[in-house]
Amino acid sequence: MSVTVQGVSRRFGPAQALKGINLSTRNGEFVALLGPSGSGKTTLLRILAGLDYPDEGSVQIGGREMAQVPARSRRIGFVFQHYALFRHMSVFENVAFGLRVRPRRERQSEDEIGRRVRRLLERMGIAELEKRRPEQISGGQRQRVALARALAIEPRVLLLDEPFGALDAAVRHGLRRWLRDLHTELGLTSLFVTHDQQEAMELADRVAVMEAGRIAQFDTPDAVLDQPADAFVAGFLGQAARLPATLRNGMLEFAPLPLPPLPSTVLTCAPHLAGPVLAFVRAHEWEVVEQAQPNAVIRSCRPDGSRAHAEIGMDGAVIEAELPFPGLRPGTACHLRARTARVFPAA
Ligand SMILES: Nc1ncnc2c1ncn2[C@@H]1O[C@H](COP(=O)(O)OP(=O)(O)OP(=O)(O)O)[C@@H](O)[C@H]1O
Repeated sequence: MSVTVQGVSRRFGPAQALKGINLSTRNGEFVALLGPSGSGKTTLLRILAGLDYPDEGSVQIGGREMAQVPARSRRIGFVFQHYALFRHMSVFENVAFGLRVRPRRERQSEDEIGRRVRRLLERMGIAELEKRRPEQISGGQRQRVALARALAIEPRVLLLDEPFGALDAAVRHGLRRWLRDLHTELGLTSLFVTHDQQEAMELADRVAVMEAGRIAQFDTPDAVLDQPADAFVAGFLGQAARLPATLRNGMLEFAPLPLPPLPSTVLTCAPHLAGPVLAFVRAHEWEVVEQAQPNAVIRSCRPDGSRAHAEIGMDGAVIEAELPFPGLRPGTACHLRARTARVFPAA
């Protein structure tokens, strides 16, 4: 099912949580909502689920206006990090819950409910946990139960709010892939909130980058990284250094930092731009050149396969660089330069 959000705004007292959001997903798409704390991700998800309402604007699911449709009739499954399982119920009862609270005309017999719950638990790889209570299973297993509960109603759209936020990295990684496969297999349209850039880039077909109640950019993972729409996206994603600079006579000058200037032909920027600007250089866009006048000092260098993550000090600033060789010693003077930069108007 497609999800379309048009001009949605939501205010909580003085806080404008959403400012005229427009977002249109395709059927079967996996969309990540990525943004800093307080940017409105959860509010948008709650409005889609029917747990909250917009002050202005509309939400359509599968082309149908949702304003008058209550949460339980929207056929939306949701898994929220804090939407805990019912502690007094077994795994089986937790998953069956959504089916038992359905509107009467859609409700199934106990036999049918039993069959469906067991099928789901098997699909989730947790059939043997059926009789346990939430406190008797691991965090990863609990999230699988939460997902099974969300999927029991055969949702058209799945909403996930930091579903793996509380889990350790290894479990999180495994569940991520599993969720992606499940999404494809069930032909769902899914929207998930995450703080984790890598998670968004790995899972999503498209990423909506949110800032202060607006969507700064909605595009594929490659596009938001390589062609950021504005200075916020450029600085938020992909470990970019944010440097004040000046565009003058076809060159980008980094003063006060002693970095060599770059010709504008190697830059990504709007053609009319000139004067004071903000330049963003991603970690892998730096290079260290031997046999040149030193302008920086290696502060630390951590090998990672054939590459190295280095912290490089320059006039009190620290630049994170991903370099192709691991053999740099802390304290070594070096000549650092950017190969390219993304340039935006200074705020
Ligand atoms: N029920 C509420 N009452 C008052 N303010 C709220 C309420 N819900 C959200 N807000 C405010 O709206 C803004 C957006 O909150 P929201 O939870 O949607 O952000 P978020 O991007 O999901 O943040 P996080 O990543 O920290 O969960 C914040 O300023 C928040 O304080």
